[in-house]
Amino acid sequence: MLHTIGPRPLDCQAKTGAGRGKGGQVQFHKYHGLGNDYIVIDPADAGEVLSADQVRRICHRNYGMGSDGILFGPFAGSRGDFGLRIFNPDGSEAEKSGNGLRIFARYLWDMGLVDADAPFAIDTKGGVVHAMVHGADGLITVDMGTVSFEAADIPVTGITGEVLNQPVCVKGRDLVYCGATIGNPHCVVLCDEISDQMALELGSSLENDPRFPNRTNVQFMKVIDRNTIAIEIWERGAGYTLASGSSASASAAVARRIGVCDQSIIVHMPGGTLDITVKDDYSIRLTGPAAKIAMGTLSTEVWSGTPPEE
Ligand SMILES: N[C@H](CCC[C@H](N)C(=O)O)C(=O)O
Repeated sequence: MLHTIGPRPLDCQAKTGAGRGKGGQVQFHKYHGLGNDYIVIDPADAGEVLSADQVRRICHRNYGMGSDGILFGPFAGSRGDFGLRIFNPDGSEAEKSGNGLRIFARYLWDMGLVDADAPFAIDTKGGVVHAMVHGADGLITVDMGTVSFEAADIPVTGITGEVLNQPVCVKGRDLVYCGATIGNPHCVVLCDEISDQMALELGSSLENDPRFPNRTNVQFMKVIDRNTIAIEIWERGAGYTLASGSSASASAAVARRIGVCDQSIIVHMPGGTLDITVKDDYSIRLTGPAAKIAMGTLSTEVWSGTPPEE
């Protein structure tokens, strides 16, 4: 399906710079990448960086706007064209987000800050990445960086060297996993069959397993053929999500590393598919859509009242 993004929306005019200090209201723009939704908040509008409590309140599905995370940017990047900070709905900060980066690229295009078919850099906690909005079909390509399987990089404790085909027992289930990082940590469980139930039942235990000092994102991966995999996802700091770009990147890199897939891999997720290319050095290029949901003003009441249960 063509994802035509059409003419730049009229509602995306230049920022007014009305920060939270002026009337206490904050503008937001909400998008999703294959059902993995994010709220974009511009620092020029919000003033200071959001606290973990404020992130939790905004992302809460009942007491707030509801979101799988917050994209706080653009900053004047110290290493790239646009600085970006990525927050999970539990208030923790993530090094990278593949769906988040496509959404942020789309937001920058909507705001007239980048042109179609012109690559630009985004500076994240997990390193500088390069993105481009395709004018013809509205898809977005992100060069996500290079995957490492080294225990010290992920990190994973108790192992030296690459984390490949390692045993782990979770709730009495003997599993085999590979570890990977693309700036954020991933635990890719190798499965003959996958289900959302598996992610919901085992995801949190793996996310918080002590062998992952920084916690981890979790994928349950089924290899379909040498160019196709399917994953179910449990995200660090977010729980079950319908899609995850960094999870797709890590899973595809693992499939390539253990020799069961070639370089071009279609990754199926409950929310849709991403095209992943795993290069010889395990650098990753992903391409997929980003769709706009809404824009508006957050009420100041989001910042007060009874905090949502963590
Ligand atoms: N929860 C992830 C960040 C978001 C990843 C996901 N939404 C994506 O699209 O890559 C983490 O703490 O590393």
